[in-house]
Amino acid sequence: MKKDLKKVLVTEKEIKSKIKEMGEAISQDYQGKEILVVGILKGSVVFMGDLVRKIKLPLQIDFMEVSSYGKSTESSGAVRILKDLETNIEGRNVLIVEDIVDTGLTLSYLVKILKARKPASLKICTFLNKPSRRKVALEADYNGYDIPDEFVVGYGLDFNEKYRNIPYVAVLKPEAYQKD
Ligand SMILES: O=P(O)(O)OC[C@H]1O[C@H](OP(=O)(O)OP(=O)(O)O)[C@H](O)[C@@H]1O
Ligand code: HPA
Ligand SMILES: [Mg+2]
Repeated sequence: MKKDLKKVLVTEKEIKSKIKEMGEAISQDYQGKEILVVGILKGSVVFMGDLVRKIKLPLQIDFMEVSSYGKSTESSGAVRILKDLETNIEGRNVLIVEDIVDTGLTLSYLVKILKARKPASLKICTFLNKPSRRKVALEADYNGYDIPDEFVVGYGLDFNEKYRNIPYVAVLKPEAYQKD
């Protein structure tokens, strides 16, 4: 394990079996339908790449980018759209894919914006969830793992743009973000 990391929370093996399970649940629930998978950049890309290959449905992908954390481990609370969708989602079955729901501020903002565009359905799929940190009520329809209130990195998740390529999820040592 890298020196900046305190402990591993979700191993590569656990990730693999969870993604298979989540892909199967989604394929089952949307049987006979087509979906638009919307990844929220950048954290979701690793999870989304693995997940779409386990979904046995006709699907398209698109991305949005919003940002609230920047260089901090605390949400600024102000969510900004940095990149919008290229797809018109009216009448589409939209599945938002996130790496983590923490305070819930990012997703509650996104859900509000996307609902106004009148999709046929709108669901949320997240790999990680920190229920103890919620500032707004928000529950994902598909949820990989509930984790404690610790800042995690890896499997797409960053601190200050680093650690996204670690193939497992780990807790960052506080020294690592205090020095940055
Ligand atoms: O529930 P919340 O408290 O809003 O936190 C969750 C959001 O924060 C992170 O994104 P970030 O702004 O760090 O962008 P990134 O995906 O590019 O790292 C993460 O990827 C989620 O999108
Ligand atoms: O624990 C986290 N790690 C990385 N990015 C995040 N964005 C919200 N919570 C986290
Ligand atoms: Mg981030």
